[in-house]
Amino acid sequence: MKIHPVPVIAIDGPSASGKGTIAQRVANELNYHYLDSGALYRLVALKAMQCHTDLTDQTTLATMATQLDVVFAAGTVRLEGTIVADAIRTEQCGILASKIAAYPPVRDALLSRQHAFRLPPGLVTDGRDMGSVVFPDATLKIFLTASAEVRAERRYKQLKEKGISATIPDLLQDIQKRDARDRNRSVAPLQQNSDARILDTTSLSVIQVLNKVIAWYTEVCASK
Ligand SMILES: Nc1ncnc2c1ncn2[C@@H]1O[C@H](COP(=O)(O)OP(=O)(O)OP(=O)(O)O)[C@@H](O)[C@H]1O
Ligand SMILES: Nc1ccn([C@H]2C[C@H](O)[C@@H](COP(=O)(O)O)O2)c(=O)n1
Repeated sequence: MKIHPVPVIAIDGPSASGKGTIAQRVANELNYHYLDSGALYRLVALKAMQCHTDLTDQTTLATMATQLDVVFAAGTVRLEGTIVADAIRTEQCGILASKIAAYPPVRDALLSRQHAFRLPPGLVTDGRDMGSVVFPDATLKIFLTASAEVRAERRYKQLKEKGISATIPDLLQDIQKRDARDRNRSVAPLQQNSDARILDTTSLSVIQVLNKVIAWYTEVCASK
């Protein structure tokens, strides 16, 4: 098999496990590019909501995904020129993204967009199928997880800091429903693959998780 010259660190895991926070920090540390693949599904969901699209129409949603006018730059994301960084972060958008992510044509439509982020000197990416489907040859694959209860608490604090009201029981229910949908779909389900290292962050701080990922990557690179 031809070895791709650009290394990838793939971090997959359930909702609110800290994937985005850790992937971004690792990318900064290594000066690598960063891809938040969930944002792409959220952008399709947002566009579909804006256009009142029939959410069961897989063909239209896939066309939307192909034609999406998106720019990730300067720490923000623009859809058709408008900053939508906060709009795509709502629970409603996350739930809808999880629903449309179960459609194979939508996933296929987003594949080449994700591959385009693999640029020198390297890529750190997070999602549900980064190591299993999108970058199966990733240098390091991590399955990042935490208990659903701790994830709901982290999400609660995150929303509170943004001035968004929510309750922990409601968030826990949303997380459990989203986990079930993302794990049980027929295409590219969220799963712990045997070639991924499992990192349970339930009782770890962000810094402890970051250090562990960097240590693993250093170890993998040294063994090559
Ligand atoms: N190890 C940790 N300890 C404490 N808080 C954490 C830890 N990791 C992440 N967090 C916090 O948890 C919240 C959720 O993290 P983040 O948004 O990175 O999760 P995610 O897995 O990317 O979520 P989603 O899949 O829904 O996008 C953030 O406020 C983040 O700062
Ligand atoms: N690689 C990916 C990334 C995301 N999704 C889906 C499933 C998630 O529930 C939803 C939102 O993602 P998040 O921003 O919470 O990481 O998008 C997926 O199926 N595959």
